[in-house]
Amino acid sequence: MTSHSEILPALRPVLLAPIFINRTYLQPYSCFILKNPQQKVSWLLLAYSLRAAIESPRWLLMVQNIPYFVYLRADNMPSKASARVTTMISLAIRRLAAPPLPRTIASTKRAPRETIPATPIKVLRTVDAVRKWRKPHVLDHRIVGLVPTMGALHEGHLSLIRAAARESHHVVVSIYVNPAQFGIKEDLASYPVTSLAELDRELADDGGNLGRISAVFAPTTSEMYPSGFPGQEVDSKGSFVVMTPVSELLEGRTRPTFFRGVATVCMKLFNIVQPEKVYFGQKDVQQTVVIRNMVRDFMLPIDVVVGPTSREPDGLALSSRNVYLGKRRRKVATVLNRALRAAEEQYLNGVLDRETILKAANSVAVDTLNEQMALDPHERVKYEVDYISLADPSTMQEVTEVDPKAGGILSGAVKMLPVESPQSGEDLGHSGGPAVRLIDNIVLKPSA
Ligand SMILES: Nc1ncnc2c1ncn2[C@@H]1O[C@H](COP(=O)(O)OP(=O)(O)OP(=O)(O)O)[C@@H](O)[C@H]1O
Ligand SMILES: CC(C)(CO)[C@@H](O)C(=O)[O-]
Ligand code: BAL
Repeated sequence: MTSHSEILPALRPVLLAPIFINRTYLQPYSCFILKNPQQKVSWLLLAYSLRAAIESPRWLLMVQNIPYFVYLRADNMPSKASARVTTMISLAIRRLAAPPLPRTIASTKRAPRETIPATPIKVLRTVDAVRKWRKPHVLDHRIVGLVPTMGALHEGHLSLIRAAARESHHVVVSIYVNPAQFGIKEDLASYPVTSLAELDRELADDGGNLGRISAVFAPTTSEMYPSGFPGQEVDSKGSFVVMTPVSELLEGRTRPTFFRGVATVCMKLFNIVQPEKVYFGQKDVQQTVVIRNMVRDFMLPIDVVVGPTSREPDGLALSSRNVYLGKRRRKVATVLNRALRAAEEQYLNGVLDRETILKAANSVAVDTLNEQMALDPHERVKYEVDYISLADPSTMQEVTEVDPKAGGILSGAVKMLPVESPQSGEDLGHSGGPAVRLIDNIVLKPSA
């Protein structure tokens, strides 16, 4: 055992050593663990202490109360602790791969910061706070991944955050319910917001990740619209990013200001956070096309990553809107996915012609509605099909035949109407079960 004053100067170079020896960065037998034998601190706590210490620009100050460091082989550890400890150390080592922060930044006094309860995730509420947080990571060549959300987190969002954590040193999750993308009569007020603490713990324990959620950006509307919120009407005046013709198609027909709102707020988020990578879900396929076009046409130095659609076991695409369905409508809500899958089956069987492919989807939608209409009003569910589309994957324009080299996108939207004759005590879903508009899509992969 050695006193901390002797070992501290040596700790950083020694921890850096495995990075140069092995590009996987993880050499379990090279792990250093802090140990305080007098206080019998747990292995996990010790690993957390080490990680917190070396992640901090002021790590020397943070470890000053720990009296001893002991060098241990990881295979000497109790097996249960070993995996988690090794993971944490490996993350710490990866972070050391970048050059140390310049002295001026390292010695900057920090103001007390808001965090997500029980996590180290910072909550940043202003553009200025994000810029201050971002600056050292630019100098430090750290990859920042942004996951824009509206906060009602479900497994779909979590899968995007996981993907971001694999590829980015710092994940920023933005939580902003953007009023500009909701029409005046849409369901903005009832958007729920949930916590990230559990996911943070999971990411911390997974050695496959490059980073974790470093910050949540949760701005106010006055912060996002410094000249004042321009309004939600089609002819509202203000600074907008307009992506035509893609934003006029499909979803844009029913929601004429939707993609203008999405593109505008995403441009703002990209400019504020300056991510290297941004993560969007396949569930909102037209949104991904709008974002890809925007990045390309405005020369934004950003990689757009699209994560697959997360689904319930019966195929229903996860959506924050599903909580409004209630039990009766939830069962029938799979109709859209079933219809799209029937159409996909045609394509997988070699059919390329639009009429035949879409006929399969429309039959499922019509047959299901007929079955429902045969039931009593207190049992049945009614819905309206807004559209079922077969489109080109890069433009979302309808196609008369799938080009097997390009593939296609089957997409649709259905409006689940409020239930008739609700029974006493019936689960109608949140907010009394308003009409719920659901969307879904399937990618027809190129086959030639
Ligand atoms: N089921 C899903 N699978 C993968 N990604 C998803 C899924 N649902 C949403 N996302 C993605 O999460 C990001 C944030 O979406 P958002 O916060 O609007 O959630 P949402 O569930 O799509 O809400 P809603 O369905 O009410 O529009 C978007 O990129 C969206 O495409
Ligand atoms: C991308 C987004 C967060 C922009 O407000 C929103 O459209 C969404 O949640 O998909
Ligand atoms: N997931 C897209 C957000 C919206 O429907 O407004």
